[in-house]
This record gives sequence, C-alpha cells and structure tokens, in this order.
Amino acid sequence: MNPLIAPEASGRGAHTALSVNLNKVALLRNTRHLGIPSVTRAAGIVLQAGAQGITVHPRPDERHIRAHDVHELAELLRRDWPHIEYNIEGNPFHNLMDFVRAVRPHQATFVPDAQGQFTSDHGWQLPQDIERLVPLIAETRALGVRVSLFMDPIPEAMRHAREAGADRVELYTESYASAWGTPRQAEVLAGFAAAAEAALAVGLGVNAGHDLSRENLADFLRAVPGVQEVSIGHALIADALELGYAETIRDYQRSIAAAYRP
Ligand SMILES: CC(=O)[C@@H](O)[C@H](O)COP(=O)(O)O
Ligand SMILES: NCC(=O)COP(=O)(O)O
Repeated sequence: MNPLIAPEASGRGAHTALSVNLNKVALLRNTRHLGIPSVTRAAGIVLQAGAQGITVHPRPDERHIRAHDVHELAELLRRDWPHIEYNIEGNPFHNLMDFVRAVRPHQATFVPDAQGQFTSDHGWQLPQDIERLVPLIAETRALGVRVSLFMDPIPEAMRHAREAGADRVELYTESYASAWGTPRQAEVLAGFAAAAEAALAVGLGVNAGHDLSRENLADFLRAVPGVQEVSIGHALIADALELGYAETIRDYQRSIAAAYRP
C-alpha cells in the first residue's frame, strides 16, 4: 500500500497538523532581487519550530511562489525533512499538474481559481465539475499524491467529492473567519461542522484553510470535527513579522552601538 495515499483515518481525536503556507514570504522576496526573505530558510525555521507541513500555491502569474521555489522546497524537504508533508495548491487545469508530475508532493490541493485571481474565493462546484476532475484526480493518485479538493462547506457536495476519487476536502474557511467574533459565528460554525461530518461519513479526510489565524483557529477546531490539517499563510506570516519586530530592533541597535565602540 502506498503510505502517501493510505485510506483516511477519521481524524477524530488526533491533533490537527499545521501546514505553513509560504506564499507571502515569496511575495516580499519578489520586491527586490536580493533573495531575502528566503523561502527555503523560512521553511527550515518553521519546521524547526514544530510546523508539520509546508504549503505553497504557485499561481500562474508567479506573483509570489515561483517554479524554482516549488523545486527548491521539494529538494529541501526530501533531503532534510523526509517525513514532512509537502502540499502544493493550485488549479489542475492551469499549472498545478506540471508541478504534481515533476515533484510528486505528498498532497495536491485542487483549487478552482481563475488565472490572475486576487486570492482563492470559492470551492469546486460539485457535481458539475466532477467529469473533468475525475481523470486528473486519478492521475494524481496514481503518482502517489494525495488529492484534496478545495470546497465550500456544503454537506451535500461531500459525497460527490468522494465519488470523484478525492482523498480529502479542504474546507474554504473565509466565511468562518469573517463571521468570527460576530453574532453569526455559531451558525456559520454549525455549517462547517455539518460539512465536516458529511465528509467524514463518506470516508474523506478534512483539511481547512483561508484566513485562519491565531485568534480564530481554536474556536474552529473545537467546533468542527476531525480536521486533520490547517494550512495558514497570510495571518501567520503577518504574525511572524509583528512578533519579530522587537527582537529585530534590538539586534539593529546592537549593530549601531557596535559602530561606536572604540
Ligand atoms: C486555497 C487557498 O485558500 C490559499 O491558497 C490561498 O488562496 C492563498 O493564496 P494567496 O496567498 O495567493 O492569497
Ligand atoms: N489553503 C489555505 C492556505 O494555504 C493559506 O491561506 P491563507 O492563510 O493565506 O488565507
């Protein structure tokens, strides 16, 4: 049995894995030609700190993650972190399959984004999209790569995701993030819990992502059963900046002080 696409456990009771999305590190890096911040160094640091996975979403316009990043991360993980999950997201009708075929990550998350889309903002339409997805899901799984479908939290759609051959779904959490802390939070969470239950009931694993953050994550995981993995980028990288400012300023002040020492 291929361990990468072993049948999904229910996920209940196990702690959720944190996969760090490095898109925004690449976005900042791309504003100069200096190679900083380094995407591979960021990967090493977050893994050293305990993250369980690395996610990238190489968009066709290469506004952040570029093809060389996908390959360099694959090489880093293969060499230094062989048990860490590599998750590549994207549209399989655009550029994702080239990466899947070349890199064979542990997981490919199929996302129905348009070319040049600002950010992901919807899941697949099932059953409408099934027919065109089936051959690509089959090819990806045959390469030993787990397939997760980016989905809105619609319980009835989960059995179609299973019929299409997917291993997991990634619940698109923007609607939860924007409802968090408002009177709508409980109702929205109940919808996500129902979608997760429906996915688990047909044997799918459940991932979640988009606009999750330090503030809203725990409430989500308490309410939604069986979430095996969350992929978090935007808020996490923003937090890393803010949590890192103080130490960084102290370090620069040490450098300045050093210049005045006799
Ligand atoms: C599928 C998903 O939710 C993430 O890939 C998210 O869209 C990040 O992409 P950007 O960093 O390009 O916004
Ligand atoms: N799959 C979601 C992801 O990788 C990161 O989304 P976000 O935290 O950048 O919104």
